[in-house]
Amino acid sequence: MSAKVNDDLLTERRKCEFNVEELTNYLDGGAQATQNRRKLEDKVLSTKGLFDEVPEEYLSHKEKYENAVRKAVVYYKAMKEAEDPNQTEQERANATYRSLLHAAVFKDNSPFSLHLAMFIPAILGQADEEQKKYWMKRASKMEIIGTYAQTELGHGTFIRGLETTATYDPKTEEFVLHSPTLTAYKWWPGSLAHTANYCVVMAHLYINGKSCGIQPFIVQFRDEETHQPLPGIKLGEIGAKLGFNTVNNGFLGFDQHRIPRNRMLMKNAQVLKDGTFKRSPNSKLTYGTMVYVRVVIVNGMANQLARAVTIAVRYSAVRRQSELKPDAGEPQILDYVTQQHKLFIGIASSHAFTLTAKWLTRMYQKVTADLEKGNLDELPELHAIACCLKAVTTTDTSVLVERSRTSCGGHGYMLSSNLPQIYGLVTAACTYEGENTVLMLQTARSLVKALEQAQSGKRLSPTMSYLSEKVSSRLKWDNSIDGIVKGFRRVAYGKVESAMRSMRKYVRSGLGPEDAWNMSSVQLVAASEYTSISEADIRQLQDTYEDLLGKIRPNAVGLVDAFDFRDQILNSTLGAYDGRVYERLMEEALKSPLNAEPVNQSFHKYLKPFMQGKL
Ligand SMILES: CCC/C=C/C(=O)SCCNC(=O)CCNC(=O)[C@H](O)C(C)(C)COP(=O)([O-])OP(=O)([O-])OC[C@H]1O[C@@H](n2cnc3c(N)ncnc32)[C@H](O)[C@@H]1OP(=O)([O-])[O-]
Ligand SMILES: Cc1cc2nc3c(=O)[nH]c(=O)nc-3n(C[C@H](O)[C@H](O)[C@H](O)COP(=O)(O)OP(=O)(O)OC[C@H]3O[C@@H](n4cnc5c(N)ncnc54)[C@H](O)[C@@H]3O)c2cc1C
Repeated sequence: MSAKVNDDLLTERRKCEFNVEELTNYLDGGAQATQNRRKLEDKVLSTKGLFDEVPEEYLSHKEKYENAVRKAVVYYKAMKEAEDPNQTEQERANATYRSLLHAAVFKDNSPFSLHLAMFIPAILGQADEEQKKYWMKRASKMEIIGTYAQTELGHGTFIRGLETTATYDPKTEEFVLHSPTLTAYKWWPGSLAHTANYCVVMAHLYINGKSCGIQPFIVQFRDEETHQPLPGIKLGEIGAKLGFNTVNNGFLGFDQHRIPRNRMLMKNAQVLKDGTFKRSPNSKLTYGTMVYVRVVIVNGMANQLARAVTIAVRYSAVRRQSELKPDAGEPQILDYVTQQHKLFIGIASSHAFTLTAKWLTRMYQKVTADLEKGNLDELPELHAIACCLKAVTTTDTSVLVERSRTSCGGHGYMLSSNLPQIYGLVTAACTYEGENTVLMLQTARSLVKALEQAQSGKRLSPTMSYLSEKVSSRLKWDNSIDGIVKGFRRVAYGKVESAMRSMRKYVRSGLGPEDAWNMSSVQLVAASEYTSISEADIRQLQDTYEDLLGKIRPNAVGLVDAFDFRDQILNSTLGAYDGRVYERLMEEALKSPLNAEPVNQSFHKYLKPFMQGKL
C-alpha cells in the first residue's frame, strides 16, 4: 500500500493561515524546548521491545498485565538512558509531560504509574528529612516499587471514616496495622496487586486507646527477594475494569502486621518513642499528596484532550460523507458546522486547560514554599481551586473525548482508533483523586464562606474578589472578551448567592445546617443561572460563535498538527499524520486472531450441528 499523504490533508495544511511550528514552540515553552522534546522522543521511541507485536486488545487479562510489566521495565530504562544531563529536572519533566511518551507504549497505563505519580510525591510531601533521604535513595532508583493505599472497600471519599488501624505499641516501639473488617481492606491502589512491594498506607492512628487521626505509614508488604507477601498481609488484584487494566489495582488487608516506629511518615505529625503524639500544625496537611496530584491532573487532561481531538480532526478532514449541495460531491465531514461545533471546543478547551495548569502549578509552588516556612494562610484557597479545576477539567475532558469518539462515527468505536481507550483513561479521573461532585462541594463550601465574608464587608483574595463586586441585577450584555468575563462573574456570583439563599430558607424552615446544605447541594454544584442575558443577546453571541467556527475551519488541521503528537503517541488508525485511514483500518483488522483461519472451529463444533438440527 502507498505511503502517500492523503490529498485532503495536504490541502488543509496548505490552507493553514498561521505558523504551526510557532504554536508548537509556544506549547513546549520555546523553540529549544521543542527540540529537546523531539530529541527525547527520537531516542526513546527507537528502543527495541517497546511496542506490541500482537495488539494489546487481543491478549487475555493476565497476558496484558505481564506484557505491560515487560514494557514498563524497557520504557523506564529507555527514559533513564535518554536523560540529558544538561537539562534541569523541570525541563525534563516538561518534555515528558508534553510528549505523552508513555502513551506510545501503553494504550492503557503503566503498572509503574503509581510509584511515580503518588508514592514518590507522598514521600517528598509527608516524610521528615531523615526519612526522605533514606526512602528517596531507594525509590528514585526503583530498588523498591511503591504505591499509595488510601481507599478502602467501604470508604473512598470520607477519609476520616477509614477503618484500617495503626496502634502504637510503646513496649516494642512498633505500630500494629490491622484491618478489623472486610470493608477495611485497602481497595483500588494501582500497582498494589503484583507489581509493588512497598506502599504508603493511610491508617487511623491510636495511641493508648486514643484516636490521633489519619496518618501516613510506609509499609513493606512483599519480600524484596522472593516477592512473596509478608506474614500478616492479604493481597490480590481487584479484577477487570472499564480501563486501567494494566495498572494492577489491588486489595490489601492487614492481620496485626507490625512495622517499626520510624515507618510513620513524620514531617507533620510525630509519635515519640514513649508514645507522645505531636500534632500536625494543620490536620489537612496529611491530604497534601492528593492536592499535588489534583494539580497534575489538570495538565494531564489538556494533553489527553489534545490527543483525542487530533485524531478526530484529522479523520474529519479525510472522511467524506453525504451531500451538502446537489452534484457538488461529498464534502469533508469537517465542513459540517455541527462537526466543527463538536470538535473545535475540544481544541480550545485543551489550550485553556494548558494555560490553567500553568497558573495552578505556579500557585501550588508558591503555597508549598509558604508551607515550608510555616505559613498556611493560602492552603484553603489552593485546596478549593485545585478541587474545582480537577473536577471541571476531568468532566469536560471526558465529555469532549467521548464527543471526539462519536464524531468519528462507527470507526471511532474501534479500539484501533484508540478513542475508547483514551475515554477509559480520562473518565477514571472523574472518580480517582476525589470524586468530582464531592470536590465541587468542597469548592462550594469555600465559596459560600467567601460570600458570607464579602457580605460582612471583609476583603477577599483576588481569585474570589468577584463575590464582593457591586453587581446590578440587570447586566448589559457585551460580546467583548471583557464583557464575557464580566458575564461569567455575574453568573458565578448569582449561583453562589442563590444557593446560599436557598440554604438560609431551609434553615428558617427549621432544618439544621447540615440538612440545609444537603437540600441545596444540587444548586451548590450546578445552580441554575441568574443571568439576565436576553434572547437577543444569545442570538448575537451565537452569531459570533458561528463566525468564529468559520475562522477556525481553515486552521483546524494546523491547530492539531501544532500539538505535535507523533503517530506512535496517537496510536490510532484514524489520526495518523498521513491520513491513510482506510488502509490502516484494514491492516489492523487483519491482525485479529479470528482472521488467522478462514473457518473457525466453532463452526464444526456448534454451528453446523445446530443448523443441521443435530444439536
Ligand atoms: C493514577 C490514579 C491514581 C489515583 C489515586 C487516588 O485516587 S488516591 C485516593 C484519593 N482520594 C481522595 O481524593 C478522597 C477524596 N476525599 C477528600 O479529599 C476529603 O475527605 C474531603 C475533602 C472530601 C473531605 O474531608 P474531611 O471530611 O476531612 O473534611 P471536611 O469536609 O470536614 O472539611 C474540613 C475542612 O478541611 C478542609 N480541607 C479538606 N481537604 C483539604 C485539603 N486537602 N487541603 C486543605 N484543606 C482541606 C475543608 O475545606 C474544610 O475547611 P473548613 O470549611 O472547615 O474551613
Ligand atoms: C481508576 C482508579 C484508580 C484509583 N487508584 C487509587 C489509588 O491508587 N489509591 C487509592 O487509595 N485509591 C484509588 N482509587 C480510589 C478513588 O480515589 C476513589 O474511588 C474515589 O476517591 C471515590 O471514592 P468512592 O469510590 O468511595 O466513591 P463514593 O464516595 O462512595 O461515591 C459514590 C457516590 O456518592 C457520592 N458522595 C459521596 N460522598 C458525598 C458527599 N459528601 N456529598 C455528596 N455526594 C457524595 C459521590 O458523589 C458519588 O456519586 C482509584 C479509583 C479509580 C476509579
